[in-house]
Amino acid sequence: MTHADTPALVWFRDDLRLADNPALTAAIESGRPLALVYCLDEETEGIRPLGGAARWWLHHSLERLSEDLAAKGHRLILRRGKAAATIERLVDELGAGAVFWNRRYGGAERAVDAALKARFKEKTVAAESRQANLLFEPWTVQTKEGQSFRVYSPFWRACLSGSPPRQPLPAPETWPKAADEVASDDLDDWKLLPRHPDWSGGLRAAWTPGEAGALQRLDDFLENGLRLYAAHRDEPAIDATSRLSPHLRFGEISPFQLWHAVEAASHAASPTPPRRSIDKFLSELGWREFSWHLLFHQADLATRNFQPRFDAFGWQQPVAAQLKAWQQGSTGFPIVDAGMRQLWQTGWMHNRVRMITASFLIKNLLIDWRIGEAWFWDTLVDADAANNPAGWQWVAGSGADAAPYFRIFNPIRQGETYDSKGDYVRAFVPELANRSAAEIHGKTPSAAGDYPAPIVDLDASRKRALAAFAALKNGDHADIPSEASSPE
Ligand SMILES: Cc1cc2nc3c(=O)[nH]c(=O)nc-3n(C[C@H](O)[C@H](O)[C@H](O)COP(=O)(O)OP(=O)(O)OC[C@H]3O[C@@H](n4cnc5c(N)ncnc54)[C@H](O)[C@@H]3O)c2cc1C
Repeated sequence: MTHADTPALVWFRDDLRLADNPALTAAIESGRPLALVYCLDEETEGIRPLGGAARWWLHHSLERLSEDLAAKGHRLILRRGKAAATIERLVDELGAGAVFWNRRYGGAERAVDAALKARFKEKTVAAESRQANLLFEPWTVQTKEGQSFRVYSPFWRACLSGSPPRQPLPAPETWPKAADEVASDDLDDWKLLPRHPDWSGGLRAAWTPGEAGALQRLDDFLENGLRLYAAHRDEPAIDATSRLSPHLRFGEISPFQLWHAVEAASHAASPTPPRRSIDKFLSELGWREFSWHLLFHQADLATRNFQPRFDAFGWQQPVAAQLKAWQQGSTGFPIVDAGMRQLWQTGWMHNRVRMITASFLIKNLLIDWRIGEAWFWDTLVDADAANNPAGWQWVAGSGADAAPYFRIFNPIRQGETYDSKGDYVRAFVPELANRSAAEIHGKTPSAAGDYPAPIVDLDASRKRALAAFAALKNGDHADIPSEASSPE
């Protein structure tokens, strides 16, 4: 066997797809026998272990990817352990001469990849990486002064000022022979699915993980959602957003595919979606790019305030009953409760409601944003290492280009404005299913039947938050009352 006949190993990570997978395409084009691996790394320091909902998603996504590869005559090797050692060992076992992967952008992940590249260089194993999961790699977007961006609008303008994102690659049509078989873990042994109890019924009903599910959802969105996007994307009762976030999170579809599919829709059959819907959607993909830009430049975004002055903020020790009421959706504020129950049942929450529920925790309960971020991390199927902390820090005001501290969402007014008919609340809060919109979003939320009374007084908690944030601004943390009084 010559060196060129040794296997090529493709290491799948957050790119569980065959189409627009440059690492896979490059490995196939190398003409070598092919081996394919996914490594579950819950041990490398700094790589954040997945939360429960994301583990559920990963199990099903790997199942689908294995089936798709089997249909091409290939097997997905599953290995578990510290990625650097595990992948190196596998390369040795296979006698692989080349390794291909798509780039990752988290700090610990990049350190693993860089160390492996160096190691393979010593061993004269070719290691090649490709751009696949971000449209604009963080180091390619800089201010005029050569710095990273801290504000979204100029960041996105800078992205758009260059060449448009490349066209997506098709799924490979011709496949080389498979490398000799090596051992693989059994997916079930990873125990990614919840068992005792199995809480995943709502997730199963709501989602189809995998590349085919992602493409189906994109088609649905192009047909039904995109034309409504600009006008209705803030209304949680209307299906106007793509719900592609978990598919993007696991790389079952790429941002390049989305970009070009949405652009192509502007030339498509009638009714053509309005241009402002297309631009708005692309700009939301831009927020994803921005979050990853931030994470690339601050790897500990999930634990450290982007603005250091927030380190001195006087968060309250959470009152256990209040935190639990928030998590379970029993705060007595219908839009907050609907959102938290949507999250628990389906593993997903509408963006507008993510902002409302996060603001409620941070500002009305004065609970540290990191506690809310961790809850979302565990319960979201799209829990994303960049978008989640960036979203939480945005709401807290501690983030880059964040909401000003004095912006405190009023959950009653938010409900009236964005769920004016009450349909969203009725869908997730059965206790209010027979109430009119006026009763649901009335000034005094209804504490009737089984539905709980409000856990805080909105005015008092708002004043307390304003005092706390103003104290931070003035560098004075002395006079923050310890508890917002709640009406009895
Ligand atoms: C507190 C908080 C936490 C969040 N946590 C996450 C998270 O863990 N994972 C996650 O993917 N998004 C997160 N977001 C962003 C946003 O809420 C979701 O991306 C969006 O709701 C997903 O629904 P969609 O796919 O229908 O979005 P669409 O409106 O259809 O947007 C398309 C894609 O653009 C990206 N996107 C849209 N809005 C944003 C945004 N505000 N910031 C960054 N990217 C965006 C997503 O990848 C999304 O799938 C969070 C936002 C907040 C306020």
